[in-house]
Amino acid sequence: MTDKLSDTGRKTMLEPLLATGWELDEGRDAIAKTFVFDDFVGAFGFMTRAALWAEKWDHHPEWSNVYKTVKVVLTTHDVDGLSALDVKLARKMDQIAGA
Ligand SMILES: C[C@H](O)[C@H](O)[C@H]1CNC2=NC(N)=NC(=O)C2=N1
Repeated sequence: MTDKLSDTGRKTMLEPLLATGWELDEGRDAIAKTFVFDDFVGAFGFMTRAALWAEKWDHHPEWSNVYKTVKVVLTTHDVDGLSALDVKLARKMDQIAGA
């Protein structure tokens, strides 16, 4: 079972993500980021690669795509807030987008 992030976890794990463009939605206890690629193939390629990790980890993003833009919201529905799984998927998405 995944636990909600503790105060310490928020400091150590969330702060580096906020520095890479993720934003905290405190009302929902979620993090969000907008990724902009060169074109639709870049955006959809990112989604395809991220989807495989999401499925492997059984942790799925809320996201939308318009042309070359992908808007992502991560939160853990099972705990009604942020968990380490959101951090893990956010890091992976940053890695994929930067590759
Ligand atoms: C049964 C299944 O393991 C759960 O419903 C998983 C699936 N994917 C999930 N994704 C997200 N973002 N949060 C969850 O709590 C979650 N739970």
